[in-house]
Amino acid sequence: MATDDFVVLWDKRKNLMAKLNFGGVEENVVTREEFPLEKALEVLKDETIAIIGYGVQGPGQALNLRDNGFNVIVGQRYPSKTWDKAIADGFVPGETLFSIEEAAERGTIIQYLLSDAAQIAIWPTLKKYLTPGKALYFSHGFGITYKERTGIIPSADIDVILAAPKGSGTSLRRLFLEGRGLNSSYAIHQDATGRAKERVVAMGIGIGSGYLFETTFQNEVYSDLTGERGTLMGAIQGIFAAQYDELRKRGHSPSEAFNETVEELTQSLMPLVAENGMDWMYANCSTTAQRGALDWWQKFRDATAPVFKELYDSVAAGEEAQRSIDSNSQSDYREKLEVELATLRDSEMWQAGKVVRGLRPEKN
Ligand SMILES: NC(=O)c1ccc[n+]([C@@H]2O[C@H](COP(=O)([O-])OP(=O)(O)OC[C@H]3O[C@@H](n4cnc5c(N)ncnc54)[C@H](O)[C@@H]3O)[C@@H](O)[C@H]2O)c1
Ligand SMILES: CC(C)(O)[C@@H](O)C(=O)O
Ligand SMILES: [Mg+2]
Ligand SMILES: [Mg+2]
Repeated sequence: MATDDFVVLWDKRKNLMAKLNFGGVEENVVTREEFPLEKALEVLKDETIAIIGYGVQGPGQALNLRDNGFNVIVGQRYPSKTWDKAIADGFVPGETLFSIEEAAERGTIIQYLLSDAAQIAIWPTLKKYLTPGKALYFSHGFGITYKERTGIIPSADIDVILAAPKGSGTSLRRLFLEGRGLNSSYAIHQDATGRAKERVVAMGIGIGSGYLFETTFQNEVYSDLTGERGTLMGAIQGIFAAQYDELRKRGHSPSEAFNETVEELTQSLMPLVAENGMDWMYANCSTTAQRGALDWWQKFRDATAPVFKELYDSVAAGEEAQRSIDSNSQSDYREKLEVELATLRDSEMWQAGKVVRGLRPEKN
């Protein structure tokens, strides 16, 4: 065993938390070894976990917690599609499915999983039920960090905690069902009871996290907003579109342009990166590809670096938060969203993608 590994194991036994070395920087990480599910169940055995909102994160977290043996109820608007979804998932009106108000009253840990904009609208209602000793749980640092804009300012006599899965609620559930897990970050904003740490870690394990990375509410929201606008969602679509359009202008067919821009990345190369890193993926491509990639990656970094700076500045100034609040709180938000998504879906690139996806050998 390497000396570094030994330090990690020793630390784990002493601290119930591992200090792991990430490329030269040490960070605290909770693992299921130090904090197994049985311990999480023991910590939360007298708690009623009320999940407010049953959109994307709500079902993922509610179902994982329920399957893991926790006492879970759901609070949701009625009538609504997501009320019906909760029933289809086995929650029973009057027993485990309630109005938002009733669930908030019954819960001792309130998981605030409405959309970030809806959290602002419902806050005046919810706060009445946050009596001393309860815990208010978020999966995003948004409401608390941008409190001047959201008005979400909890009273000092409750715990305020965060466990934020690093991925979609859909993946959280899928990976749980596959017996795997999704990592989350966790943070404590207020520890009124002295139990905030054990409560948040137990919740993180309960929702199906594999590992829990320590953070703050502010760092969680700044990095999350940057990531989803950047390489995870916004930048990736931008760079796909730029390369696809150039290939098409130069006379390549849609299938060829799509294959060389998206399909090969998602089907062949990213799984290799996920497995063993970028250098390993490069090492498993031709020497010709290696030379080209090693020559060009810095140019792309330098071209996009100013955009990432602009993006982070906008996040830190609260401009991104304000833009989401303003657009997501409009009553026709879903209709406008559908128009924008349809523009992407109907673009030649993603129409070509639909056909290419249908031709994957396993579809046969
Ligand atoms: N979507 C994800 O996978 C994901 C991932 C990590 C963190 N988060 C965070 O988790 C939280 C929940 O996000 P989500 O994407 O699951 O939310 P969502 O947009 O899917 O909405 C959740 C629920 O809010 C309800 N809702 C919307 N407007 C309402 C209103 N005015 N009054 C009452 N209820 C209303 C909807 O009925 C729905 O059940 C957010 O803080 C988000 O940033 C989400
Ligand atoms: C799944 C994401 C993008 O990681 C999350 O941050 C979200 O807001 O949905
Ligand atoms: Mg996000
Ligand atoms: Mg995220």
